[in-house]
Amino acid sequence: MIEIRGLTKRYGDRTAVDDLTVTIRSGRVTGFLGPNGAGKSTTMRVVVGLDRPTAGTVLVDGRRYADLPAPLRAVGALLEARSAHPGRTARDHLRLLAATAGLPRSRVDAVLDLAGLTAVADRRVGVFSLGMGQRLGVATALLGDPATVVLDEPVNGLDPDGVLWIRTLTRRLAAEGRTVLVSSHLMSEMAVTADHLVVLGRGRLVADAPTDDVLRQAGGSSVRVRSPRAVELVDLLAGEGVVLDSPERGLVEVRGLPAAEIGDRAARAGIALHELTPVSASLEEAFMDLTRDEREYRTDAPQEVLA
Ligand SMILES: Nc1ncnc2c1ncn2[C@@H]1O[C@H](COP(=O)(O)OP(=O)(O)OP(=O)(O)O)[C@@H](O)[C@H]1O
Repeated sequence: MIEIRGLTKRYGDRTAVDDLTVTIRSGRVTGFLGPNGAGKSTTMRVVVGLDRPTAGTVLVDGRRYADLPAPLRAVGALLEARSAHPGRTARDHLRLLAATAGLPRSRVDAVLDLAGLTAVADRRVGVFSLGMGQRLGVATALLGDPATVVLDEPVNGLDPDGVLWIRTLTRRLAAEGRTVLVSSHLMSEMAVTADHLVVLGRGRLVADAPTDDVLRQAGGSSVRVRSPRAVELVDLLAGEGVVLDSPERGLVEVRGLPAAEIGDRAARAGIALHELTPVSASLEEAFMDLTRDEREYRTDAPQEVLA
């Protein structure tokens, strides 16, 4: 379990993490989401003792990282900045780390195998592809057979096979009762991998809930309606709690009314419908909705509501 209490991290006058309190529980995969610059990497660095909090505390299984008797056995991490010496082979890199941490050599073969790197274990890391480097990073994180695993963007640079490998691996680690915290920019991937989501926006907690709840709540579901009389339809459906959007001519997206109600009202008004489709929010949409006001960099133009 990772307990983050009132964590604030400032770099000069920039607040990367702002009074964050959240608990990452064991036995499930927690997806760590947030727009660029939200503070995910900073939080993860503090968890593994690479950065010191400006204020607040982070405990891993009840202890601060600095007080853990065998840190590599307690917490394994893949962080963006970590890299192996390019002139060393993957096996040598892992052996050196194992020796330094007092871990048995058998762990090296175990994690090479786990990461699918056995065949390339004696190649120099400098010639590794981005994906192989990521796999080596994950192997390194798991070297100490840690109870807590922190992976910052592990699918970055991985091909579909690698993405599936990370999904299966993180789910298995959680099923073994470990604490698994995984950050990603791929919302669709998190929707199928994570049981629980922690979402940050500008260093602050935006959501801490089961993935299913986040999907259900944020953005909610909408109904896609096509009609040759879309303009009249908008007038007909407008009202309190109803949000209408028309991304293209003849198409209306309706939030706040069920499909049956829309169909009934249209029928009563004699307006023909060519499509009436309930759409559940994707995690991508849920995420955009949650972090709409919290993004550091925005590229979205304001959407026009059909007049
Ligand atoms: N060493 C540092 N010195 C100064 N500012 C930093 C440092 N590390 C992070 N920051 C700033 O802190 C904020 C949070 O950064 P962080 O990398 O934690 O976000 P993130 O959510 O991991 O983003 P991304 O998804 O882009 O990796 C950003 O505004 C970043 O510029």
